[in-house]
Amino acid sequence: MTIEFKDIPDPSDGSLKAMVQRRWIVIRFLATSSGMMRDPIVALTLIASFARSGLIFSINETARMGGGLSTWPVSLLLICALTMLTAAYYQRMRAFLLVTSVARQLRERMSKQLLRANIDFLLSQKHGQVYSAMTGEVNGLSSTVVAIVEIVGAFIVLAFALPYLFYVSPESGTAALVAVMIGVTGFVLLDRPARKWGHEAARLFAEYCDRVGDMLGGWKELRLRRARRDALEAETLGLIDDHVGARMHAQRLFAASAGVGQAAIILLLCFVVIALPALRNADATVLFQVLTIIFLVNTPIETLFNALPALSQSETAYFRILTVDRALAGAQSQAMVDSTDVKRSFSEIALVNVEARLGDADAADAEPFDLGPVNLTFHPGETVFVCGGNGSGKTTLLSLITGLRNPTRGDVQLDGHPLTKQTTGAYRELFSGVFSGFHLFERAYGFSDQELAALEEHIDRLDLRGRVSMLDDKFSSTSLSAGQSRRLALAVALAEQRPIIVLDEFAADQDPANRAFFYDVLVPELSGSGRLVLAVTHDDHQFHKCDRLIKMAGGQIVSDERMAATRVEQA
Ligand SMILES: Nc1ncnc2c1ncn2[C@@H]1O[C@H](COP(=O)(O)OP(=O)(O)OP(=O)(O)O)[C@@H](O)[C@H]1O
Repeated sequence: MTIEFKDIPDPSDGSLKAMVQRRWIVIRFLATSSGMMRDPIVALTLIASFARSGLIFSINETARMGGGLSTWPVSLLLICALTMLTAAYYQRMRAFLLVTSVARQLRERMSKQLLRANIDFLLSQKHGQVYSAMTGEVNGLSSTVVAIVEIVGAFIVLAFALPYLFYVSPESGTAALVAVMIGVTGFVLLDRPARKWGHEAARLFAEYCDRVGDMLGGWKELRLRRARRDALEAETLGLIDDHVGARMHAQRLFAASAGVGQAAIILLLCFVVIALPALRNADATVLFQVLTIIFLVNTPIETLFNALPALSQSETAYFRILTVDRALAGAQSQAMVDSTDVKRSFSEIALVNVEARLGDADAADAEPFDLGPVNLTFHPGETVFVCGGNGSGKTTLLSLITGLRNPTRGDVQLDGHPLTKQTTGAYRELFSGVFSGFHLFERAYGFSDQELAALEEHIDRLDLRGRVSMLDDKFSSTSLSAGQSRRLALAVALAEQRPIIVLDEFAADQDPANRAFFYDVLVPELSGSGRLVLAVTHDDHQFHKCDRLIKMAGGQIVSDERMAATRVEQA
C-alpha cells in the first residue's frame, strides 16, 4: 500500500464535473492507500448487502405464502439475518483497521517529509497548517474509508431493492426513484456552500494552531504584559468562535441535505400508505411487501445520505493535506545519509562564488536579503571567528557552510568536489554545533554507547554535574538556566566528535568563568585536536584568540584576517 496524491480541481470550482472529479480522486486515493480492494471488507460488504437484500425478499415471500414456520422463506430469513449481523460486525472491524492504516501512512509520510524539510520551509509561518493537517485533517480523511464502505453497501442494496420494488409495484418503484432523485438533488445543491464553510473552518483551525504555538512559545512575554495576553486571548477566542461558527454553518447545510433525503423517504411512505391503496384497490399483500422493502432500505438510504456529506468533508481534508504534502515535497532537502556515507574527516571546505537570497523578491512588505558572492576556504585545525553587526549575514553564512541552506548561486565544495543533492546529506554529518535557536531534546537521540560516555564526560567538564545526569540516553532534566542549557547543548555537540564544530554566539550568555574556559581552554583544545572551529562572536576583546577573523557587513565579507601573529604575541 502506498500513498499517492493526485492533484484535484480547484475546490472553488463548483461545476458538477469538477465536483465529480474531486470526489472520484478522493475515493480512489482512499481505496488504494487503504488497500481496500484487496481486503476482506469487499467480500464482507457484498455478503452483508446481499444478506440484507435476501432478508427483504424472504420476509416478503414469508408474507406472500401466508407465514408458518416450516416454509423455506423462514429458513432463508433466519440465515440472511444471521449472515447480515455477522458480516456487518466484521465489516465494521475491518473498516476500523483500514482507517487506522490510512491515518498511520499519512502521518508517517508527513513526519518523514517534515524531518527532511529544508530551512526555508521550517522558517516559514506554515506551522499551524502542518499541525492541523497532521492531526485533525488526517483523522477526517482516513475516517472516510467507513463512508465509502457504507456508500458501496447502500448502492448494492438499492441495486437489488429498486428493481424488486418495481417488480412488486411499478408505481412504488417510480415513487422510490423520484425520492432518491430528490435526495440526491438536495445534496448536490447544498453541498457546495457546505464545502465552502468546511474549507473556512479548516483554515481557521490552522490559524488556531498557530495561536496555540504563540501561547506555548511566548509564555514569558505573555505573562509580563497583561494587555498582550488579553489581546492574544481575545484573538484566540474569536478564532474559536469563528471556527465553531463555520463548522456549524457547514454542518447545518449537510444536515439540511440529509434532511432532504429523509423528507423524500417520508414522502415515499406517505405515497405508499395514502395513494397506493387507492391505485391498487387496497391490495394488502402488495402494501405489506412494499412497506417491508421501504423499511429495510431506509437504513442504507439514510446511511447513504449521511455518508455523502462525510465524503464531501473529506475532500476539504484531502485538499489541505495535499497542499501541505506538496509544500513539504517541494521543500525536501538533500537525501538523508546512509550511515556508510558518513565522512569522518576532510581536507578542505570551499565556498566558491556562493550567493544566497533570503525572502521573497515579490513580497511587498520586505526587501529580500542578498548574501555574497562569497569565496572562502576552511581547513582542519583552524579556529575561525565570524563577526559583524546584527543582520549582516553571519548566521546565513553558517547555514550555507553547514549545508543547511543551498546557495542560490555558486558552489560549496568538499575536498574539491561541489556538493550535489546526493552528497549534501553526508556532508552535513561533518558538523555538530550549537546554533542561536538551539533545541535540547529530552534524549540524546541516535547516540552510540561511546558517544554517551563522551557526553557524560563533557557534562562534567562543562560544570553541569549536579544539574544534569544521564539515565541511559535520557537527560535527568532539561530545565536549566539559559547559560546551562547552552552548555548542555555544547556538551552534546562535543560528544558527537565531528571534525567541524559550529558555534553561533555561544559565549553570549556564559558567566566570566565559563566564558574564559570556552575561549582559553576549549577552543584551543578543539583546534589542537585537528577540528575546525567556526564561531560567530561579538566578543571583540577575544578576537585575538582565533586564527582567522571574518568580518561581515550587509551580506558581504569585508575582511578575512589571519590572526596567528597576534595569537603568538599574546601567548
Ligand atoms: N527567512 C528569512 N527570510 C527573509 N529574510 C531573512 C530570513 N532570515 C533572515 N533574514 C534576513 O537576513 C539578514 C541576515 O540575517 P542573519 O540571521 O544571517 O544575520 P546575523 O548577522 O546572524 O544577525 P544577528 O547578529 O542579529 O544574529 C537579516 O537582515 C534578516 O532580516
